[in-house]
Amino acid sequence: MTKTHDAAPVVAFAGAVRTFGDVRAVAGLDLTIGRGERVALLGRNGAGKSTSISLLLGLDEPTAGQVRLFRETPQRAVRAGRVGAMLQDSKPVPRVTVRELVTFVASSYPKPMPVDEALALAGLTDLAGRRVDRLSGGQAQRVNFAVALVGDPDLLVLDEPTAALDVAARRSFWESMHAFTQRGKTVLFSTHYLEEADQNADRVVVIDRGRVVADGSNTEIKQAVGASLVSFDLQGRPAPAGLESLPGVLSVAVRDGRVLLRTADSDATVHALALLGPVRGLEVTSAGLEDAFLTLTATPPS
Ligand SMILES: Nc1ncnc2c1ncn2[C@@H]1O[C@H](COP(=O)(O)OP(=O)(O)OP(=O)(O)O)[C@@H](O)[C@H]1O
Repeated sequence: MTKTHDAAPVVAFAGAVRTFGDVRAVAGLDLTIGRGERVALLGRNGAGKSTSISLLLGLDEPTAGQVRLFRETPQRAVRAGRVGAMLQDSKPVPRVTVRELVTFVASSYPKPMPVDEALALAGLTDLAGRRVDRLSGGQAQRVNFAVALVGDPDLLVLDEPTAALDVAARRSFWESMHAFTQRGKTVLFSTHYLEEADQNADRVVVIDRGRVVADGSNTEIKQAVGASLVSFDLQGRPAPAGLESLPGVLSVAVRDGRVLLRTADSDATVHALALLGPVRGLEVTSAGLEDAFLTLTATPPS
């Protein structure tokens, strides 16, 4: 399911590795993103999302492999104003107003959009005169968004943009993002929120342990994991042998003491499972993106 885009990729990771001592935060990442794609980078805590984004923005260098933006080094692409970014933990600048900050940032780009347009896109028109250090969390995040987009970049990179936002702020954030992407911009955002990936991206790249474990449209991701997920508790015991060959079963994984069976025929799987012995905490769910994510990032049984 890996996608390639021959014409001038916006983003190209080729065998990118970043290690920190013994930790392989990025462990051979191959990923190509073409123009106009809206890509969600989905992964659990510590999967390697932020490290990949640091490599992408040239804030960090790969230990091995290569990262290119528009066929150039990330540093060159960033200096040329082709990339806007919104990172985690951005600290507000004291005392300046929203408009002053966005105007200042705009002045550092070769071809910025008009400041009023950036403020409007980020939903900040009514807050333009407010000091940035006196805003709510959701409002401050919108300022970060305005800062990321005022340079009118070709690529927008957002690292967990809605972490710490409440539901209403999250919704309004995504509305702003859609208004920006309607201009044909490429967007890469990382998230833990599976629903957000589903709703706001056309392509979902699931990463785990620093590698791509699934890459496709939301529909493809769901199809890849089959129609249903049957799961049950192990209660400290090893997984029974032969689960792979139960009727309907497409794959078997174990996570947090539970067995996850991806199955094309949940009725047949459950029936056969019951014949193996008592089954505790049985659950059958339809395959949403969440199931896909859990299955794809679960530890295979040894
Ligand atoms: N500067 C660093 N020094 C040592 N280890 C690091 C460093 N940065 C990241 N790591 C480790 O690399 C792995 C990947 O971390 P990373 O922050 O990229 O994951 P993530 O997917 O962004 O996680 P989260 O969703 O929690 O933000 C983790 O095991 C993390 O502890």
